[in-house]
Amino acid sequence: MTSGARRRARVTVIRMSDIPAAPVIVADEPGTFPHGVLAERHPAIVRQVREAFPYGPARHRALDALLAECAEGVVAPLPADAHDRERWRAWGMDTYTGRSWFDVPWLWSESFFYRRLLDAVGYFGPGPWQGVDPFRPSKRAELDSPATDEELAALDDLAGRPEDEQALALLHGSLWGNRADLGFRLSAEGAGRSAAVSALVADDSERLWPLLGASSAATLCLVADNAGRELVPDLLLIAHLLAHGRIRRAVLHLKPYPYYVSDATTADLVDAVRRLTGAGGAAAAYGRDLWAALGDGRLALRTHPFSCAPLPYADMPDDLRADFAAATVTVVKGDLNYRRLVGDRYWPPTTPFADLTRYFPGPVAALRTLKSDVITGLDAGTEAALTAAEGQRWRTAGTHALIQVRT
Ligand SMILES: O=P(O)(O)OC[C@H]1O[C@](O)(CO)[C@@H](O)[C@@H]1O
Repeated sequence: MTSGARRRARVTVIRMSDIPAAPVIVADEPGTFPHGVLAERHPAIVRQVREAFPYGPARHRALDALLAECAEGVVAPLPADAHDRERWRAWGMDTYTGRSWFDVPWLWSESFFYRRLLDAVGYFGPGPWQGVDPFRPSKRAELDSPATDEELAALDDLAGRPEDEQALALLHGSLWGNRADLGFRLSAEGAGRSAAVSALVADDSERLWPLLGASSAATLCLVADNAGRELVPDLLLIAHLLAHGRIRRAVLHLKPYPYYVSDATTADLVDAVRRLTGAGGAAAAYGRDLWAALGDGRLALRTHPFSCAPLPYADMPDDLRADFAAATVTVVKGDLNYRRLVGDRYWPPTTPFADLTRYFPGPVAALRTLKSDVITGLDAGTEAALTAAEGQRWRTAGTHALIQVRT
């Protein structure tokens, strides 16, 4: 048994309600996926950001210091004058300060890395780089790519199909759009479009449709993940559901600041809607509908600070809980949100998704391509077949996906 398998198999005796808790994922073991993210991907992200802007010496020095700290040092706290220092203290900063980046929960260290990177580039200011998204060039390049043109042109054919076929195609567009994750592409092999096998390891979509259409008064909450080629299909799905009266209202949760390279912020939403309106054909009609829905409140935006928290959704604050509770269904997009939804732990893969999401204040659906070790809700046969065919690679390669629903 490999050490990773041993770790996955080990179930602690700690109990959270009636579910035995599994080990929290930590990036301390060379050769594991999380270790590779901290050891290789984070330095690559710093290099990419450094090359994308003509930063001055102060910013270069800050980036050098962050690189050195991540490689050899220990977690340093946010500066004393950071606007969100108290928030991060409440999110565990005092507990993890002084410890190796590799020895603290992986979810926490990744999240804090992005917060510290924004500090290094002066995002929170004051100063000339205040508010300049360090990931904007790569997000824009993707949105403006010929691949996006092709996807938008395909909407012209879709427009002639029956409504339920359109809805299914747009749901799958939103699901597989989750592969368009720029951080993941920095180090993933075989995550290109050609490998997009239709490989759903779980598909509860039959339980999702009744929630999206049972009543024309429905509210959909969609917790977005990546900008560009993921956000565009998310928006198309929302526009379709609104236009066909499957929902009356949608609430879209975006990130309050740049995060995990390509996560969608309000600026990215604006870029995506403008990309649609400027595209012509059916895409432009979707874009105009979205613009109108934003204008009259049928599509509302949220940028809650907890969207960038290094914590599971089980710890969400009351105002966010109330927002989700008011929705007919909340659709949670992507790998990171999945980790936060079920807890970033080495769960036995057959642990029921419904048990782990019972705390969630309403029906919830996860749409995710598999890009980290966390997995729940598989039947034993599916897990055995995946492992027999691929070893453990199916967990992290981004070639498999799931739709899981808890009503
Ligand atoms: O954009 P997504 O689907 O949330 O994926 C981001 C994922 O990339 C990673 O950084 C590594 O795969 C994970 O931490 C995270 O779950």
